[in-house]
Amino acid sequence: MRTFEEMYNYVKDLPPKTIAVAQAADEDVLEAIKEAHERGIVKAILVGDKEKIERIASSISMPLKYHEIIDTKSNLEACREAVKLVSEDKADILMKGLVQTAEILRVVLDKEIGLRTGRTLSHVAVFESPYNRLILLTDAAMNIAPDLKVKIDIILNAVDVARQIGIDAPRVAVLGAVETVNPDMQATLDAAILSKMSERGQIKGAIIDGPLALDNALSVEAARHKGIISPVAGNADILLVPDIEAGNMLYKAITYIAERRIAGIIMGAKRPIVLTSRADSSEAKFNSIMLASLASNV
Ligand SMILES: CCCC(=O)SCCNC(=O)CCNC(=O)[C@H](O)C(C)(C)COP(=O)(O)OP(=O)(O)OC[C@H]1O[C@@H](n2cnc3c(N)ncnc32)[C@H](O)[C@@H]1OP(=O)(O)O
Repeated sequence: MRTFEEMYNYVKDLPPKTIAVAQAADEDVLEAIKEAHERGIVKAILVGDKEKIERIASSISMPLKYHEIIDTKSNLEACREAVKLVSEDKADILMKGLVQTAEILRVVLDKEIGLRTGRTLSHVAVFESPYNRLILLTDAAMNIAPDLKVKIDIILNAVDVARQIGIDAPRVAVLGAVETVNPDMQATLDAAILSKMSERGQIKGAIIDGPLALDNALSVEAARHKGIISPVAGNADILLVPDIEAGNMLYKAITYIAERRIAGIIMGAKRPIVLTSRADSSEAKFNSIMLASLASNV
């Protein structure tokens, strides 16, 4: 797939999913749900402040008769009710509404009602690139400072998503500030180990190489200019960032500077979780719902 339009052409033929939205009282969230419902992708259980949900829905001419509303009095209660709907198999997808990321993720990780599976949970973003293909970015939102073991899990979650968008053997660029190993830069040491593990078949399903700087990960020209011989350089499908700061800034640069379309979900939980920034557009939220619908196949 090269674009979100192409993703829609695939997702529209999947059976519609039920999505539980934690604090749905937000215009962009409801716009995204409205569009996803009109296009046959989901029906929703809207958890949150009922009065506000009804007021916003009316202001955007969104019929609520197709969806269920569960009234809650606080964001925490909304997160708990929405997560419970997914853990009790009453919903196929969880969506973060107008709540903080850490707040919903803490409930997702709750041992009693949460969505743990024993796997590492991580964020996978997908964006339209100027290279005529969808590219994945991970982890911009959940794991703060992943160590080597967690980075392997983060790669594997992204590989699952890559397969769903038609990339069977994704090329993973382990990003750093430079493309040579510098013992003072932990990101480059981890990148070298991940590359060797990939080369020796210890991590399967992807071709991993690094350290690569962002320019030579994505641009064949930049890689050639720097004389980098690599199976990934210039053609990366997945960008693995060293930590949440790098990932989050890259995610926001993609949307606010490059103005590219983007989607984001959490993988590794019992079900996919739509997780965008509260400030992301309704289009980004809609694209994320599509991506979560696709990722439900994993
Ligand atoms: C990209 C657009 C969207 C955004 O901009 S999002 C904004 C930036 N993101 C954030 O602010 C969230 C960053 N992450 C966090 O705040 C925290 O890591 C998070 C997710 C809230 C968890 O923190 P805490 O509640 O302090 O958890 P903790 O580290 O003490 O661990 C508690 C238990 O949970 C487990 N856990 C934590 N992260 C996990 C993971 N990724 N996968 C699987 N399990 C995980 C952890 O092992 C621990 O388990 P146990 O209780 O020891 O059994």
